Amino acid sequence: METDLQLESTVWVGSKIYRAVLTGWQFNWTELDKKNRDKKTISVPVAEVVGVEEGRVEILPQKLIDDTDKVFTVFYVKRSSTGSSYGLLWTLGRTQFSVPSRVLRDQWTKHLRAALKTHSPVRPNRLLVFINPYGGKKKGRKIYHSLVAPLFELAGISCHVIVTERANQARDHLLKKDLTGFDGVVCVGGDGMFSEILHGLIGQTQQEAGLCENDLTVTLQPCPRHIGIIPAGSTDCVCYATVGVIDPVTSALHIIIGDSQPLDVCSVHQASGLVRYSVSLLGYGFYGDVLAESEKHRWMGPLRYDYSGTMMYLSNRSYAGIVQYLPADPLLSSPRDRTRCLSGCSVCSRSTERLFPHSSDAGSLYSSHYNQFSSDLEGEWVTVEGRFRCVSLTCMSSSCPKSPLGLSPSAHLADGTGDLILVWDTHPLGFLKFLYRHTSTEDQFDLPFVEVHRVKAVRFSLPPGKEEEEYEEIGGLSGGMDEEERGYIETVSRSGSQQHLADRGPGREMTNLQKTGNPFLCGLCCSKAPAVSVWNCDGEILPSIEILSRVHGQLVRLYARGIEDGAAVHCSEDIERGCTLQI
Ligand SMILES: CCCCCCCCCCCCC/C=C/[C@@H](O)[C@H](CO)NC(=O)CCCCCCCCCCCCCCC
Ligand SMILES: Nc1ncnc2c1ncn2[C@@H]1O[C@H](COP(=O)(O)OP(=O)(O)OP(=O)(O)O)[C@@H](O)[C@H]1O
Ligand SMILES: [Ca+2]
Repeated sequence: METDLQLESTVWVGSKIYRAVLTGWQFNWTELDKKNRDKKTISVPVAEVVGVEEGRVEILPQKLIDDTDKVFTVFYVKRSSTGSSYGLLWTLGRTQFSVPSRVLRDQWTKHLRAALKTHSPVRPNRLLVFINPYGGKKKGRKIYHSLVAPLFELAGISCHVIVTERANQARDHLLKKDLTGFDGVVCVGGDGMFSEILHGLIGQTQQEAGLCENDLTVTLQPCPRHIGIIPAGSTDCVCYATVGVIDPVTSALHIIIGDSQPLDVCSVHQASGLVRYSVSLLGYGFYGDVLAESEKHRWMGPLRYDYSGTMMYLSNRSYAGIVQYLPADPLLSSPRDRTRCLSGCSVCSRSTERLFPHSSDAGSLYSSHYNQFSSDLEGEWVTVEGRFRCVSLTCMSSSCPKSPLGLSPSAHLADGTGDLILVWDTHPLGFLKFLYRHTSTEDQFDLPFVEVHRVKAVRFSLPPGKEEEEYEEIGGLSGGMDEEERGYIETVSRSGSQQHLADRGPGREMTNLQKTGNPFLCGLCCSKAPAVSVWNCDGEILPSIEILSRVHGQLVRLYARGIEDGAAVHCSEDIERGCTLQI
């Protein structure tokens, strides 16, 4: 039987006989027994077919073609559970079909390719690829050329590949060069490389739209080009939180089939204008200190975060601050509702309608007219003041291998809000409990010194006088100094000497600061700690402390679909069937 997008015939897979059917959006083949009765059906959505080739074809590790003229090979997405992470691993499924004639083989390849074109209009044809050769374990080039490029070639995607030679090259390229003809931009690297692409694409889109990024009140234009992430970094938090696994082949397959996951982005401003954008972590206090400390130990590789985390934990810091936030509508969702943002999330879908009320579909989001000035900053601000272990804002769960459910397990990727986590100063064991709960399913917000709020914007400022201080006295792990020692403890003006005053006393032992020049280590040996921390903005230290951050709902789109919940799937069956998940 043959119509425009439908075809049905007998086929052989190996020595077994099947009835293969293409019904526009689904391709399936059913094993027949000797009496022509149906046995098992394998079903693949056309949207998840990667490519169709004449003959017997192998792709990975390298392409091998045996052009048998009555055979065609179909490549498609196949799923398996990872065991360790929440999401599902995708691999390239491959089935070789034999048919009675070459004419029928040609009909099958023609129809399958036509179905692919009709049902997958969102697939990329041309991509701009940036490889950071120094990211993570420095395997970016190898990962791309051995695992990803052959898949793109199979899918007929043409790529312009740039191996970067310096930091910010990818960002600058996107800001300066004409991107016409490219459907998306792919980064091969870690969160830092993703951040470059994010800044380049957002900046380029606002330039083209004539919008001023420095103006906090402006509604930014969503980026028309998708971002693909091939994970090859030390921390691949954005990939993990949007795909559920860190696996280059899985990510390449999401790119090929043109999956689309909108993502909220925070813009971070200081008085003079935009500082940076953030998606995963805007953190003051502990996470800022960990990052600042880790920069000095880059040679340790990814382990530097564990080392610095331990050092900063032992330093026992807390910081004074004033946090103001604009709560999101509590009727829409809550950071304590114990739900998770999974593939096809209904909270995010409803947000699309709320954020883009005049668009009937995602494609028209970019051509619709916006109110240039947003009403998102209107509402009742709440103010809290005190000492905090950390103040963190995240637009998404920020799940990562260190914390499989993330900083805020019920946060949403694309709901136009962020979660503000306030950890008040507390006993060291309490803070350890808070940190430790990130590694399990125990609720890290169910602690008396922790608050979480779903917000649209956050402002952070220092209490009057604090902006003048660099160091202050702490009780901490090294408390209990006598009066004589206290005499040496003063605060130092930010504009004054960087030297720790306790180091100036006569006949005093060398402190860690003197030995290492590192003010962060002082908390281990004496009662001095910096009065202020720094902001960690997706792995970059911000130049300012007093900031205002605002969430821009669905500002960018990734080639991803959110986390497919392995627990909701009968995996063995799905591995065989390679079918879409019903969550
Ligand atoms: C007791 C075990 C506690 C484990 C606690 C794990 C919490 C992990 C939360 C990770 C959140 C990552 C958010 C994503 C941030 C990225 O945009 C950014 C750029 O890649 N990464 C970092 O800034 C890198 C930030 C890395 C932060 C790592 C913190 C490690 C803490 C270790 C504390 C050990 C205490 C031991 C006491 C004896
Ligand atoms: N050719 C290059 N040389 C040096 N730095 C580069 C180059 N290309 C990109 N970078 C920078 O390297 C930084 C880290 O890259 P990436 O995120 O890919 O790896 P990573 O190992 O996960 O990073 P991090 O160590 O910061 O977690 C990025 O901020 C990026 O700007
Ligand atoms: Ca969000």
